[in-house]
Amino acid sequence: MTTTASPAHTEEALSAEAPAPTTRTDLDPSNTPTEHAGLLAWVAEVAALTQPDRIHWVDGSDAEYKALTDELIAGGTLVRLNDEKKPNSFWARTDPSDVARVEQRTFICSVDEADAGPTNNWMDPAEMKALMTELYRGSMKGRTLYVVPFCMGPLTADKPMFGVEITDSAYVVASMRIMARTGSEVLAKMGNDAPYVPCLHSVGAPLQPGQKDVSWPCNDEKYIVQFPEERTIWSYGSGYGGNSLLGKKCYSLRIASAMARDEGWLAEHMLILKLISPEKTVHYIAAAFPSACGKTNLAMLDPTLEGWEVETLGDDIAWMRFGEDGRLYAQNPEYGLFGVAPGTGWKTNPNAMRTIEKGNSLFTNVALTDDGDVWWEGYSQTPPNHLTDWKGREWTPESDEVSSHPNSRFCTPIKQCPIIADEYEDPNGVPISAILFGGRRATTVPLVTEARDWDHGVFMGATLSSETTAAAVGEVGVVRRDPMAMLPFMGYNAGDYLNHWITVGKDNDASKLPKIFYVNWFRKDEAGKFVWPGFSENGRVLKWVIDRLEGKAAAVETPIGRVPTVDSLDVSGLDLSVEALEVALNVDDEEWKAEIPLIEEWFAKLGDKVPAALKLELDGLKARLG
Ligand SMILES: Nc1nc2c(ncn2[C@@H]2O[C@H](COP(=O)(O)OP(=O)(O)OP(=O)(O)O)[C@@H](O)[C@H]2O)c(=O)[nH]1
Ligand SMILES: O=C([O-])CC(=O)C(=O)O
Ligand SMILES: [Mn+2]
Repeated sequence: MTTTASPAHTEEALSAEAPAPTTRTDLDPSNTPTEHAGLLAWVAEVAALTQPDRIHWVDGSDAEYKALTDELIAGGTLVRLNDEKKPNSFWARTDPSDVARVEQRTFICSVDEADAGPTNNWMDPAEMKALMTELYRGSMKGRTLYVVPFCMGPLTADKPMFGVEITDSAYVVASMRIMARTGSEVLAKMGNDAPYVPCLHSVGAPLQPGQKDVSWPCNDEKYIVQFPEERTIWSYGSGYGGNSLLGKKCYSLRIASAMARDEGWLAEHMLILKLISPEKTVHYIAAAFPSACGKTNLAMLDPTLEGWEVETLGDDIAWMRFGEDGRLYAQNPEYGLFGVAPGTGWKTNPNAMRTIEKGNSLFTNVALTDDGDVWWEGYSQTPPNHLTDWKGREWTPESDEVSSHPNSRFCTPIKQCPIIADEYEDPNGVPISAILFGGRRATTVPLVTEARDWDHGVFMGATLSSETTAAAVGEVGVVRRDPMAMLPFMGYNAGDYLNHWITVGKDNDASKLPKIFYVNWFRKDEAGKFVWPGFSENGRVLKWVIDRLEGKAAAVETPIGRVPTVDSLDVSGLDLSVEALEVALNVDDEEWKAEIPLIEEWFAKLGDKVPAALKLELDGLKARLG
């Protein structure tokens, strides 16, 4: 429903000359689809500040989606793809400066600086609000203010997790429709007083009367800000997904992790999968890998091992709570996939290809083929002879640059995944048998290591290291500590976060806790080639994990934990030399000794908040390494 901004219905306003349509908004309750007074007041307040031309309450209908995407096509933001290739799908190109998350511009504005901790940017919340209020003042001039009611997790939950995003970007509205449950149904369920997380977003590109818009409005000055105590999000200047789809990282990880700390649960950067053995035993596995390190791929695994099956529950975020039976239950709060495009192909991730083939997708910063389809590096073995690249330039296989940005993404409804598990909509989630932590390390870290117990597993997660990727602006390939793959997503002090993990272990029945493993698909040989084939073959590692849970596979004790014996990992039918397997599984004491000062440096950064249990783990590791 779109209402043209008009003066409030006061005597004075009615008798006066109609003011410029940008100064007031029509918030007459009879013209809005809700009577939620708190929400109406917030929308009115934001509209008064940002001065949009129009307010549009998003209903989530197909007609609305059509109108939005038509408008985006007219404005040059989207290009409609060939319906025979990708039905109801669109190609988007961002401004080349707005392609990834901006960690340097991301803030946790807790009341107390200590609560943001040593790993987050912080500013006093009042100061930040004052600063951003001036940025937002008039920032939606010439644009539409969209109100997007959304729910993270099923609407059928006991306490649905509502949010409302106000944005001036139609691209964000279209993407939110895929990534979260949005629209009228959500608004109706919110009733007159449901609590929700207010999420304010502006691309920060007001239009003067008559000014022509650019195809990707954004602002060089960017702020991605979480106010954890208020459970509020303010984002400014970027249209890129991770910075602008505020239900995702900002709400479901940063704000939710603060909620989870307060309420005794976990909000994690994890995929969730269902693994079915040839004997039809079922295990659910959650896995945390940093951005662009393989979650989407593992979540949709097509195992090569005979008889094993995987079904998908989530590819990026898991909310985990303890059930009455003492087990840890995980649920995916999202509704769509926002997956890394490059490297996704029929060989590596056929289930992702089947998912996007069904259409209803937005592709951002990939290349466009001459027949109206998309392409990116790894999509197929041989590139087409001619493409339009992610910067809109002619591209041929002879071009010096890649056709698609390394962090280009597909945004697709998760329910289109052909292997989506039936439990996906279950508000209670699924009981997790094993948690995997993993990173991207060319050296040192073996293919898979089993933790001895919960605390040891938390130590593995707490000291997880990974090479940086294109998912965030900055240098790529630099090894950094990324605790539980949550470094950019912890909504509070990293030391407190690790304590929360230790406490969760203490407060619950140890025999029912998930077992923890540490994996690395990315070890390289001396020639710089990955030693482990990865992708579908990672099912072999999952089998070993399940066999360990069931007491069926052998392992060697090493200083860092239990690693498969060369015979216990099922490599039947795999073209992999024994030498390569040995490299993949190798635990080199010298390499690990070199890791110790890095871990100590990391713990020193966390200061006196490092849990005693983790210091004990470090002492133990040092002693075992000699
Ligand atoms: N060598 C190798 N590469 C992999 C493997 N799994 C995934 N990749 C590559 O890693 C990149 C990122 O993978 P994703 O699965 O999209 O990463 P993600 O963890 O879901 O990332 P975010 O959405 O950023 O959180 C892609 O280019 C994949 O092709 C693997 O087992 N081996
Ligand atoms: O947030 C994003 O832009 C995509 C994502 O999953 C990540 O970076 O981990
Ligand atoms: Mn992610």
